[in-house]
Amino acid sequence: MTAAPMSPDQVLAEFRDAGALLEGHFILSSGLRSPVFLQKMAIFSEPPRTERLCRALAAAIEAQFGKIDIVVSPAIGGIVPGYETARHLGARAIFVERDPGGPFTLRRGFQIPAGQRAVIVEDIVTTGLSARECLAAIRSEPGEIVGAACLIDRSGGRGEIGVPFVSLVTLDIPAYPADALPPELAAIPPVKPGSRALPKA
Ligand SMILES: O=P(O)(O)OC[C@H]1O[C@H](OP(=O)(O)OP(=O)(O)O)[C@H](O)[C@@H]1O
Ligand SMILES: O=C(O)c1cc(=O)[nH]c(=O)[nH]1
Ligand SMILES: [Mg+2]
Repeated sequence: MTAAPMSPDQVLAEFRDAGALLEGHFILSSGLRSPVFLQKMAIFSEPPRTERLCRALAAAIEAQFGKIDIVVSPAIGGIVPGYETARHLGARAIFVERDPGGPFTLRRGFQIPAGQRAVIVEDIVTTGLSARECLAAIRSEPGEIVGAACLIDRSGGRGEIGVPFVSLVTLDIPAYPADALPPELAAIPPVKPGSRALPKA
């Protein structure tokens, strides 16, 4: 596969132009709070934009990890970029999903057979928790998990997944524990955009 790489500025321009850079008070999947949310579904609702970004991600994956047979993504956010990245890699696309409130599992007959090389594809990494949970769900599969990848790593490079990791852009976006909010963030009512269930109060 040959593809021109996308610069970090080009990746961010796609998010900006799609209206995917949101400001407010957001409850993240990890429970952390942030004044910034990357609404990836604003990207994934536009196939040409998704194609450009995932073609670049596929090229970065192939450069880092070599030939890939299977892309595995955490639902819901990872499903569309996982599929589109797999299309550019000539790979199969599968996903892990949760029963409500439960851990990720491989269902629907999805497998990573012996001899196959798999990569995890995430949309956004904040703490790496979802990607680590995806890895835990597929670790016992017979095939090899060679690495992980995402469009935007907003952890400042501090997100740990447990396998080698590549992203199109690394940003360091503030995120705070709920009991340590700066006053200007505490003044805004929080919203929770993602699909992970909030912990019981
Ligand atoms: O690195 P982390 O701290 O895990 O945060 C990033 C994760 O949060 C979002 O998923 P979310 O659980 O909100 O659900 P979604 O995929 O349905 O949007 C996003 O899609 C990543 O999977
Ligand atoms: O950490 C998250 O849950 C998260 C952050 C972000 O910017 N976008 C997203 O979809 N999820
Ligand atoms: Mg997700």
